[in-house]
Amino acid sequence: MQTTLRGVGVSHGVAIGEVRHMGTAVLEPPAKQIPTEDAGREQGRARQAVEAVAADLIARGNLAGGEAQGVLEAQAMMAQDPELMSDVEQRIAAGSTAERAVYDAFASYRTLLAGAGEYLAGRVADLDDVRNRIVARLLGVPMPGVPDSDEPYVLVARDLAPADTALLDPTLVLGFVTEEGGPTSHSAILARQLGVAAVVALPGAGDLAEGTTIAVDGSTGEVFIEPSAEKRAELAKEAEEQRAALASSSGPGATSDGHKVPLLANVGGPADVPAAVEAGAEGVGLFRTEFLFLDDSERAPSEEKQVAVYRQVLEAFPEGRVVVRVLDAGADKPLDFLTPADEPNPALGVRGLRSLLDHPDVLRTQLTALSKAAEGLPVYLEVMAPMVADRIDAKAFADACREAGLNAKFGAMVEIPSAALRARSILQEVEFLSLGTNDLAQYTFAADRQVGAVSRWQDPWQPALLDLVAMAAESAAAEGKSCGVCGEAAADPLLACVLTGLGVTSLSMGAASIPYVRATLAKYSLAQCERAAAAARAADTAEQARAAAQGVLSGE
Ligand SMILES: C=C(OP(=O)(O)O)C(=O)O
Ligand SMILES: [Mg+2]
Repeated sequence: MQTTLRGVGVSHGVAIGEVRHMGTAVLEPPAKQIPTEDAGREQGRARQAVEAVAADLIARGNLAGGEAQGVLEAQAMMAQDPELMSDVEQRIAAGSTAERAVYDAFASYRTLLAGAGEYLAGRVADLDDVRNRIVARLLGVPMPGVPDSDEPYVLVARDLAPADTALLDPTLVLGFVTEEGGPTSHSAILARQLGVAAVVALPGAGDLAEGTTIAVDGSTGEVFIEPSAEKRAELAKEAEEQRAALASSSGPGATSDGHKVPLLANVGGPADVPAAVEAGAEGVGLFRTEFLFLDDSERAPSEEKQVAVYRQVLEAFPEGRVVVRVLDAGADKPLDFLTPADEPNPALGVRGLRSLLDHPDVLRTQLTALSKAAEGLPVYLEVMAPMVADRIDAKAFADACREAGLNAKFGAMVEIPSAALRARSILQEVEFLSLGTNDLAQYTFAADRQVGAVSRWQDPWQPALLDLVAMAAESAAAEGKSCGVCGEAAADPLLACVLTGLGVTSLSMGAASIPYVRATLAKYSLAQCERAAAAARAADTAEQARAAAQGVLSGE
């Protein structure tokens, strides 16, 4: 019998192999009291374990190199965090054993991190891994980690920690499946880096029996348990076709009849640039500058620091287009110095452009830094504001750009339904639109992006979302201006064709998705994309829209 589970596909490709579970058992040391005179010795043991684990993480980082090294070094810093250490020592002074004190101190820090917005919540798996390592060391038991196997396997875990994934042997690990995590989790990032198929947020992943054969489709998010011979052959054929198409796809994005759709990369900073260049990105369609601000929640980075970081990204795309989004703080990315602490519903509160208009100095510094960073470079700089609701917002942003003397195009993100409905009015103030389909879905369906229970409305195939995309794209065309997509919708190769058919003029996505989108787009003409778009919009549900577009494009 074949059963299919569905999660979120985050790294393309197909993996067929036996399940091996990650050894991630949470080690919970017993809570017992120690005599006061033992406290000093226990504190010494805790410090020694922390130092040893940090040294081990750094050594693993040196071995792994690349992006993984940075992640492991960040974990070593977490282990040595002075506040965390002082919490551990206080708990020991109050009678805890070293291992229990570490366990409890990390638990309280974990709660803080989990509630601190999407980006920081994504680091919880890293923190848990550091805790497991220190506790295992103190208890004298083996470190949690990658299973021992000489045969290739599909790695299954609750979530993967970078310390383990960094040392995975890609010739042995065919793919990843995790029960938790999302597209921004380390499991997803590292799977893409290793080039193996991955599905995250798969309910029931933990129950897959060791040794069961599964087939993982990293594009659709499907996991087939004990797939039949036919299914395996079908998936293997699809994977082979995909590999061939990818290998032969290069150059600028275009439909089969030459309608150009620039394929751009979403980046969070200079570290993401090499992958974007390697994937053949024609520029950057979304530079999420808030990552630069997340390092310090108390104050904005200095103008000099901003200039240096922006320049590194701008330099990487000579003659290319780089679209920088000004700081998008609030809701899932709160910053103490900008975000009101007492909002009952932060997603509907002072976030994005609203925060910046309340703190014009922060906006001014950012725009000045961008202006300086671009000086003398042949790059086409475009700057856009998140969370623009109406023409008043668009004008306020354009005025701020002009006042800062910015020599760039000014644009507005379409993330709020009002901006799509009144796109023509907004376009009287700015020169381009960029659809943030992640937030546009959140606000169209009144479904918080961070709440798993309402995640079905985050599906970008929802016909209502497609209607809003069409509305924005048609308005831009009527005004002779461009309208790109930089939300996750652009990374789905089939949906990318539909978006093109709706009139979108560029697509921006995580670098790893670019070859897939390029290869798929090149298979269909603009007229086919338009027919697929019309069929998708005529559907009533996301599933029907996907099937209808697929039907049109496969010539059914
Ligand atoms: C691109 C978007 O912005 P972010 O995901 O950073 O909110 C979006 O909302 O689609
Ligand atoms: Mg957004």
